[in-house]
Amino acid sequence: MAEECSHECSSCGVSGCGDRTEASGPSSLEPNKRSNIKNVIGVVSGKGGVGKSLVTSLLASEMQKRGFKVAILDADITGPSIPKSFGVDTRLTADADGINPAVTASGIEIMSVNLMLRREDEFVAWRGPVVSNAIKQFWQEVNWGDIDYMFVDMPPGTSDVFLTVFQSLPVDGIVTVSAPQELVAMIVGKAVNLARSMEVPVIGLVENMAYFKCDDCGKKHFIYGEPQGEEVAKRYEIPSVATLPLDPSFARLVDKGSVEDYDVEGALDSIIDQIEKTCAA
Ligand SMILES: Nc1ncnc2c1ncn2[C@@H]1O[C@H](COP(=O)(O)OP(=O)(O)OP(=O)(O)O)[C@@H](O)[C@H]1O
Repeated sequence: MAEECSHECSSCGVSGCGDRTEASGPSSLEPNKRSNIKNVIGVVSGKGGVGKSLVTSLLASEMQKRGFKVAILDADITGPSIPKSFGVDTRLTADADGINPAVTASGIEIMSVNLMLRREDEFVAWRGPVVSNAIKQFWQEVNWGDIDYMFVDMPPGTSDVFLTVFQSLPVDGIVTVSAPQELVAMIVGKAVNLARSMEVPVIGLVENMAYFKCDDCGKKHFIYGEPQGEEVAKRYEIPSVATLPLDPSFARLVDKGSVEDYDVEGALDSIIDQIEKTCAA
């Protein structure tokens, strides 16, 4: 039994609980009647602070630039940063069918707990089952409309929220994000193995903050050592890899709420191509 059992099996993400009174296992929830979401991609990291939310924002922006209808479901309930990155602070509206998502300057639809708080610095200290339920509500009770690609910004690590998302949403694949360091293989490996245990394909690996590019001479400096992404991707048979630089302009754009303006200079093309390929299969 879960350590903090609330006996609310319908909202609990803990799998394999002997006390469960409802059927468990992968069973995608239906979105609301105003939603037609074709593909769902989870963005995960085995560790916090590696740039998962930034990568989610950039992948969504790049996909949007390819002409697709894109949405972000911010499942990082206790550390939501998606609305701020896009400069969205609209108060949500609702109608008889459900909640209307917020929309960014370029037209990406977003749903995040931060859009429901009175102040952006208000904290959310919810237990796992409540967090899981909020994510299910974001899926089921939001009027998403027609969406080609929904990106789900997952909380860091491999918590029960992972299980909720994989068991409740029809996830077509995940992109995993890491930062360069010795533990990268182990950390990526945990996320990859968990996804595979849920039969969710791993589409790509983004090694964030891989290098610093000199403003004057353009030379790449691998300040944390040589990137290990290629090697790790080979080991775990991840089909696409990308590196992003350590770039102070990210912080400036995120603070300004203009993350959509960042030009990744094609750095994420291989991952975006692979997402399209996997979802078309
Ligand atoms: N490549 C980068 N260059 C410079 N700053 C970066 C880069 N990637 C992320 N950052 C900054 O690092 C901080 C953490 O990034 P982000 O919130 O995307 O990480 P996260 O993995 O989603 O964190 P959490 O684990 O809290 O969910 C942010 O301030 C972000 O602007």
